[in-house]
Amino acid sequence: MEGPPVLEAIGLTKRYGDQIALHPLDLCIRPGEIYCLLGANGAGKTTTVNLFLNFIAPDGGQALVHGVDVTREPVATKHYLAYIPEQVNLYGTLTGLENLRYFAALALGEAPPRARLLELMAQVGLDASAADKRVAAYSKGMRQKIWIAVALAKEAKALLLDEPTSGLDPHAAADFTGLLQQASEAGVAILATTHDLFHARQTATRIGIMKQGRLVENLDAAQINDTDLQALYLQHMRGTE
Ligand SMILES: Nc1ncnc2c1ncn2[C@@H]1O[C@H](COP(=O)(O)OP(=O)(O)OP(=O)(O)O)[C@@H](O)[C@H]1O
Repeated sequence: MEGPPVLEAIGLTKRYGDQIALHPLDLCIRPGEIYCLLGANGAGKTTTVNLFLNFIAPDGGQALVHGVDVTREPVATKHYLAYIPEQVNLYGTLTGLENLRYFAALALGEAPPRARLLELMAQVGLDASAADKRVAAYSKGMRQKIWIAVALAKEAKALLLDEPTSGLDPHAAADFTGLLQQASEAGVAILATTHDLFHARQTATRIGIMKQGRLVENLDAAQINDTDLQALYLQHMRGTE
């Protein structure tokens, strides 16, 4: 992919007491790349995402977003980022449109007009009837779409996702993959953690495998098939349980 890195880790390290959650990590994700991070529970995937979000402070190295260090300029880097957590939090008593208006206003400093909000909803596949429905009645896939719409509204350069397909049925997962691909085509750099090898292979341009806080594979998704990816993954995980 072309362009300077949008997400870059340089010797990025995190420890909790004596335990190293992330050994020095070097990673570079450019515009339009979809990078899926695989690994067993506790491998360091969420730690990596949380360091880019500046939710936790590194013990060494740097996390850069669009060339800016997240610990030195947290407000500037937040402006470039959109984040979709595994538990997609929205206000259940508000409608989809009201949630989008609220979160887009927080990101932009002012609420976009209704017509723009409806346009954003349509872009992520939520029609006018969904827009006026309370979010308490939304599926997880629909709630994720609101956050994608927020990312579109703020013209985020990077999208970070934790376990985006967990709890989605195959149709909703495929639908969501389509949205990630659209964002990637628009030049957004995407970093997603997942346990879903099949989804990673289908969606990613690159796949990283983490093991005990280290990135042990950094693969071109086009160069590996499902069977070989599964075999490689299991080979790395063997003996770590
Ligand atoms: N707040 C914390 N305090 C202490 N240890 C932590 C903390 N957060 C994470 N860890 C440890 O850091 C390591 C990496 O955890 P992390 O959550 O990044 O793994 P993960 O790959 O995202 O796992 P999962 O697939 O279960 O989400 C684990 O050993 C975990 O126990």
